[in-house]
Amino acid sequence: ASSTNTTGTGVGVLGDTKTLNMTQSGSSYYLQDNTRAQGGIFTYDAANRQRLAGTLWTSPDNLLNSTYDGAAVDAHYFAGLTFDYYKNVFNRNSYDNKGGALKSSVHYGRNYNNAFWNGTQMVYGDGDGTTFIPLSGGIDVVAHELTHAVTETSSNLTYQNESGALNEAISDIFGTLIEFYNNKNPDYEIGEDIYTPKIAGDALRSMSNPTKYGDPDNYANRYTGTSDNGGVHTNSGIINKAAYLIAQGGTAYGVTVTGIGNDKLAQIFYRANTVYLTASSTFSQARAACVKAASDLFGTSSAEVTTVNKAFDGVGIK
Ligand SMILES: O=C(O)[C@H](CCc1ccccc1)CC1(C(=O)N[C@@H](Cc2c[nH]c3ccccc23)C(=O)O)CCCC1
Ligand SMILES: [Ca+2]
Ligand SMILES: [Ca+2]
Ligand SMILES: [Ca+2]
Ligand SMILES: [Zn+2]
Repeated sequence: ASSTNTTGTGVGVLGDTKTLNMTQSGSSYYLQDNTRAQGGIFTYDAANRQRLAGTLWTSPDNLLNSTYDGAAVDAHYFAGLTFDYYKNVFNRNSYDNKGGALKSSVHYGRNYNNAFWNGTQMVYGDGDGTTFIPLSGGIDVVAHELTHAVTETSSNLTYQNESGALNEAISDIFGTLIEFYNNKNPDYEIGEDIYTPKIAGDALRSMSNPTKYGDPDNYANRYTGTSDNGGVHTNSGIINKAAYLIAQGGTAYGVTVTGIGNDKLAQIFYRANTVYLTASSTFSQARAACVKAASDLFGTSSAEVTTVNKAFDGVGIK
């Protein structure tokens, strides 16, 4: 039987209702969105195993409102929204700018307290219900994972030490920018919607104040050990803080920065990631890349270039 594009309704991890692009074939409905990337957007059920991708999400109807459905609803919806952001803001056609298929698997493993991009697809655990609830419920998490794919097909920053922390920060930055694009309780924290359901007001990381969760906000305080690929999720705080200062302004270590807003932050970091950064870029080279990008976009003696220089001064990166 031929399959036709249709829409469905789903209830997400946090109980919110959203419209889904699906396909229907015979008496089954699938989480396959043919309306965006030429390659399609697909969501799979890993059925609490660690074998990927699992089974394409199949339903006897187009109403996904069970608790088990929630993780798939959000993975599918937020992947589509992230596609829309990159297409509408940067005219980027999927993660690879070639309309490549976007695949996500949910219910990965048992009580799996994490999520990841494995070079081919996005993968989301359910969490154990204490540390995490299903991680695809966080738009900043989904956009973070998809941005790893964008970075891999752009600068391809090596996932260790300073280039790895840059890779991480770019995912946190665009995870946050896409959370603002969705405009539902946007903030500069990471993972707040799916982290510690019993504790309000906390998050995995903070871009506005990385030290709140023990991450550095200055190069002088960077982690130089070997865990977590040389602290990629820790030293990202230094770049995250610079990005926050660029967008919102503030004073850091005696340096006062005038904010230029999220849209210009987005333009600067996207151009840096797609034009100037390379796999081995260091923090210092990232400053130069952002200054060059800002100069290209706004002029060498623009207020935007001054803001970029001041922000990197504020986090101690020369
Ligand atoms: O994409 C990433 O950078 C993270 C991918 C981590 C991973 C890598 C390779 C194999 C498995 C898992 C996943 C996220 C992350 O930042 N993870 C951190 C924090 C974290 C989540 N769950 C944890 C459990 C234990 C320790 C740390 C964590 C990490 O893995 O460090 C990104 C947004 C939220 C989850
Ligand atoms: Ca939020
Ligand atoms: Ca957030
Ligand atoms: Ca919490
Ligand atoms: Zn990451």
